[in-house]
Amino acid sequence: MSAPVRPVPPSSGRLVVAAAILDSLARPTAMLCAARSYPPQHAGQYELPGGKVENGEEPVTALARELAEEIGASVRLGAEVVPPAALAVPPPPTRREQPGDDAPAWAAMNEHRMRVWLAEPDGDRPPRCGKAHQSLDWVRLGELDALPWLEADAPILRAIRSTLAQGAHS
Ligand SMILES: Nc1nc2c([nH]c(=O)n2[C@H]2C[C@H](O)[C@@H](COP(=O)(O)OP(=O)(O)OP(=O)(O)O)O2)c(=O)[nH]1
Repeated sequence: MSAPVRPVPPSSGRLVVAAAILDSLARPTAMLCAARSYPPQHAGQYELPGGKVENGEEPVTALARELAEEIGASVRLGAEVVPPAALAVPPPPTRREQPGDDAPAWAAMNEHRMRVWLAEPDGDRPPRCGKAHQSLDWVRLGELDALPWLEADAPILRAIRSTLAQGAHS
C-alpha cells in the first residue's frame, strides 16, 4: 500500500512570478534559459526569468515589470503552468497587500511560492542579458534537461514539457 500524500503546507515566503518564454507559443521549438549570476552558491544555475511580486502588485503586472527590468523584454502571455494538486502550495489567506495572489503555486527556493506562465516575445523589445544573469540563451526544447537548473525548477520543467506535448499552450 502506498503512503498517503500529505498536502503541501502553506509557505512563509514571497510570491515569485516567472515566464517560460518560448520562441513561439503556436509552434514552440526553443525556450529562453537564464543562468543566475548570484548568489554564489547558485551562480551558473538556470532559472526562468522573473522575480518577486511587490506589495500591491498583481502577479501578471509584476511579471511584466520583472521581465522589463531583468531582460529588457516585453512578452505576450500564454497559459499558466499550473502545479498538480500534490505539489501545489496553497495561496495565503487573502491579504490586501497581495492582490491577485489567490492561486496555488509551485514551491520555489527560500520558501518562496512561484507562479509560471508560458510566453513569447511580443516583438517590441527583444530579450537581452542583464546583470541578474551570466547568460541568456535560446535552448532547443529537447536540450533543456542537459542544463543545470535550480533544483526547485525540476518539476516545473516537467510540467512545461508535458503542457507543450499536449499542445495546449496558447
Ligand atoms: N526568477 C526565478 N526565481 C526562481 C526560480 N526558481 C526558484 O526557486 N526561484 C527563486 C529564487 C529566488 O529565491 C526567488 C526569486 O527572486 P529574485 O529573482 O528576485 O531573486 P533574488 O531574491 O536573488 O533577487 P533580489 O530580490 O535579492 O534582487 O525565487 C525561477 O525559475 N525563476
